Amino acid sequence: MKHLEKITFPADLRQLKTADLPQLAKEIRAFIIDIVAAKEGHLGASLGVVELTIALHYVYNTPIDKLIWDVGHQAYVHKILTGRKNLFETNRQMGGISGFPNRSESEYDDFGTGHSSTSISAILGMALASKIKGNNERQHIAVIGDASIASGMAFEGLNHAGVTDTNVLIILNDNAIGIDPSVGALKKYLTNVKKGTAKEENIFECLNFAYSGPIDGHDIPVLIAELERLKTVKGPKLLHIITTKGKGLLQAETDQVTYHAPGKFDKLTGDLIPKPTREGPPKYQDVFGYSIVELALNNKNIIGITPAMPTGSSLKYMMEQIPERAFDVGIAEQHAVTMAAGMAIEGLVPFCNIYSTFLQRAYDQVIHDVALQKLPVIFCLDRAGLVGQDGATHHGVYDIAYLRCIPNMIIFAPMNEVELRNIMFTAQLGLEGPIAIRYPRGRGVSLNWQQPFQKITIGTAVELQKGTKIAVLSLGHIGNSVSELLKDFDSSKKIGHYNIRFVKPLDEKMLEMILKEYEHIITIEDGSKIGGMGSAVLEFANRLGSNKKIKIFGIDDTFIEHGTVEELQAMCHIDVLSLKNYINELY
Ligand SMILES: Cc1ncc(C[n+]2csc(CCOP(=O)(O)OP(=O)(O)O)c2C)c(N)n1
Ligand SMILES: CC(=O)[C@@H](O)[C@H](O)COP(=O)(O)O
Ligand SMILES: [Mg+2]
Repeated sequence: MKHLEKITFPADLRQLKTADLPQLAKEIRAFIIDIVAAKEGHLGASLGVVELTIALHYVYNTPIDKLIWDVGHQAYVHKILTGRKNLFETNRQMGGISGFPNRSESEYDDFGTGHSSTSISAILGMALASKIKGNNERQHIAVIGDASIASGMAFEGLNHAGVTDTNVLIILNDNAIGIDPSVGALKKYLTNVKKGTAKEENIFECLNFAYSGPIDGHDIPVLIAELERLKTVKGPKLLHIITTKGKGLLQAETDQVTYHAPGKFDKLTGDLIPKPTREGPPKYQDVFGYSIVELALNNKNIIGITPAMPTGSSLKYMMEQIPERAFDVGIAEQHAVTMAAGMAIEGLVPFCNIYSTFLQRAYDQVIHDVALQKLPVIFCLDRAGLVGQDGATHHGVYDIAYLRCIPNMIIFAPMNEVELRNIMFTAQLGLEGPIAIRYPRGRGVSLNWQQPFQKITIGTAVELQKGTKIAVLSLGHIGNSVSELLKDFDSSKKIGHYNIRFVKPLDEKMLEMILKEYEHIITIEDGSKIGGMGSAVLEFANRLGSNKKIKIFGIDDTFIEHGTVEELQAMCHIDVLSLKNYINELY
């Protein structure tokens, strides 16, 4: 690490000779591989931009010049070169640095990212601000991937930037893959550009950008020369670079999907380190993936839709088996929702699988295109609740609050795999409006999950244990921890446990009984307290004129950073211990 050890900030990097930079690139790759192999995180994207990041900080006067990393999962090199080399081993851990650029972490992180396709709008905002303030010297750069630039929001930014005379440089980092292979007509176009077979007019030139490339994004001298040239070109510019995701680690280059975020691996061989084998329950994702195939084989109207997450959501099983009815639409959550609306109008049964956090981007489409028109779109909200190391940008903790206020919307959270399957079965039988089914990242609880489908009556909760004094009302998977905890309490049957499962419509009959019969009511959920299930229960109790004390366990009015799910649950006091302590006070 003869060069890297001398670098703390970009000013140190700028002391190196250009000829030393390829060696520095090697050292940075080894450094990232060494740490990510043990600590986990996003790998392939950062390995692909080592040379680009070095060149950018070498040529530009960061942090005076502004630099935004779209999505931000590829910013590890940037972090290492901007004062966080010694903190890098804390990446994504509780109390450690974030896996994404974060303005509160460094003056070099010009914009917080995590959700894709925001970089062009953000950098344009900064470039326009420079103009308005009369600063004509500052440079403004956004780096965006080939999958992220295909999103609607990126196009909105390009469309505007093209008619400004701002000093913006968009670097299109084209590695021909997102998490899964990139899709769509733009991907085909970019492939043609690289092969030299594209139609004569260049799409970016047509949008009024000075286009250059494609150039080799791993050739540092070429990159530096082009960036130096572009510094002198006025107006909006787009530089198209070609890189290899996972560059420098054979397995990561070969199996780019797995090595996007591979978990632990052997830093020398690159081989994945298998998780300790434990015959365990399946992941909710796989239950979704297998069940939609099972249902779709019987119901020819079923469609599967994912915006760019076929592997993460397990919709890939349907894409493999029934490709004509399963669509990866790219990073296009808004389009996914409205396309599902169109299909529902035609009598199809669309299952639109979107991570809870990413559905935030399609909020208006959920209201205006789906709910207002009472269309039976089935939203499967994956990664609901606290997701762990991805942190504040990715926790799926707002969905209940933002969906509950929408008329016509049914909201369901399965407590286990069987409930997930049964609600999917129920939903495809036909509903009069949309339903959102929210479930967490990771494993469920049932080994015997592949049971025959059974219809669930909409708006019914389940009494899991009858009690006399304290009622615990849980929503979704967290209810399993409650069940476990209640085994610790004596058999006097003071505590009742209810699986609420439908946040909307609530099981009012059951709630009325609970409010009447119990002295204390506790609600627990892995979502925001404001507007969540507990709130719904409080509102109902108020309508009923009940004066029972209702204690809400949920996530406070603050953003939750990164850590393991267990650490974060404890921090948010929605863990077993916090609940136990509270029950002990009442007992
Ligand atoms: C709005 C949104 N949808 C989905 C994702 C999940 N996601 C993270 S990275 C990624 C692929 C990005 O691909 P690309 O822009 O080509 O960058 P690369 O990983 O190839 O560097 C996706 C779909 C996200 N972060 N934000
Ligand atoms: C950067 C990004 O948004 C994705 O890579 C995300 O981290 C995937 O999350 P899962 O690992 O839960 O699929
Ligand atoms: Mg890409």
